[in-house]
Amino acid sequence: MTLQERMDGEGGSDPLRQAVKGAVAALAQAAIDISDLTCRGALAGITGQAQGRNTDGDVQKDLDVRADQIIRDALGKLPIAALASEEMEALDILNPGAPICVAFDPLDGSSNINTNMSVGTIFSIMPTPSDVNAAFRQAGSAQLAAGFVVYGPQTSLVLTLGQGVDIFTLDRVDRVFKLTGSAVKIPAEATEFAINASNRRHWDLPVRAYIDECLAGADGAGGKNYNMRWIGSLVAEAFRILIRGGIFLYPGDARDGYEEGRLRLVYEAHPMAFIVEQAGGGASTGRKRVLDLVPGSLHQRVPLIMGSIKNVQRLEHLHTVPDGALEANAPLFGNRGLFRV
Ligand SMILES: O=P(O)(O)OC[C@H]1O[C@](O)(COP(=O)(O)O)[C@@H](O)[C@@H]1O
Ligand SMILES: [Mg+2]
Ligand SMILES: [Mg+2]
Repeated sequence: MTLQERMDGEGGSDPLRQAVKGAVAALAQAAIDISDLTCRGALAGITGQAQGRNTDGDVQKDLDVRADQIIRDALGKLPIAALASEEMEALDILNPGAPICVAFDPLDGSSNINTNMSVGTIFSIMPTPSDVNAAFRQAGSAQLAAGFVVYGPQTSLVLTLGQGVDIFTLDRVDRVFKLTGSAVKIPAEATEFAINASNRRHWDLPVRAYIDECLAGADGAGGKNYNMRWIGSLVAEAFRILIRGGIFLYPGDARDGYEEGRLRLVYEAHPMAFIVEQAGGGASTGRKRVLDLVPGSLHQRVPLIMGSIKNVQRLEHLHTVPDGALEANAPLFGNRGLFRV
């Protein structure tokens, strides 16, 4: 079954539903073009070299810029009130009377482009509020649809329209996405974690305590051995979690500018949280459910902890434990620990 056939089978012929399906179809078409570019790499002029910086201060690679243009061209002619992209400073108001607004990260995992590792695209579809300027200042729970694409060995599109999660695989022969997984469910608990461990000394105590528990394995409080993965592409980590569970963390930390982590709420954390919850998992800052958050600004960052529900709940629990008790349980690594100079 193709993506189009799957969406046609969803029913709903009202203008809102039609606009959502039209936007998803256009995003899928754009993803096929971006997939072609990632596969051809240097042959298509993709070097992964920095071109400059976007308005948020992030280094912009050539594929960031081209993917952004491809998606904006694909969505530009549709009944969409406003667009927001990681690569644009402000939202772009197209047709204020249209029923939906689309936010996207055109190319996620840019640091992986020239190393031939998986990168992706993330999108979130919101209803248009009465003031279109507030399109992306709505709670994540207002999302109508969300999805992401992984440009890996296979190009996969993960989609939720609010009734479960489907996975589609790009058939390169027919140039369409075909359904390869429906009603995807994340295992409730799993023993795999993903975090950029080079930042360990900057983490706050609950995150350190959790990762120390994982590292202690069968000898620690959790009583289980864990495996670790870190790809550096949110899309690839999210896909792995959908397939076999586990937990992903990009917490806030003590580095300048990382107080709220690295990931952006509107076009990274909100759509991922919607997908993960629709697959039975959890998405939290450690203290709050991500889908309850209302963005204060378009490029706002947010700590993101997502994956198997029991793993996420364990982290949320550790955020309720007083720091003193966490330190006492971590004699080797805590602030007053043996390794502290
Ligand atoms: O290099 P770090 O700090 O580990 O950050 C990696 C994270 O940054 C991201 O690449 C951010 O996304 P962009 O590439 O879209 O800026 C995530 O995909 C990934 O999880
Ligand atoms: Mg990103
Ligand atoms: Mg990006």
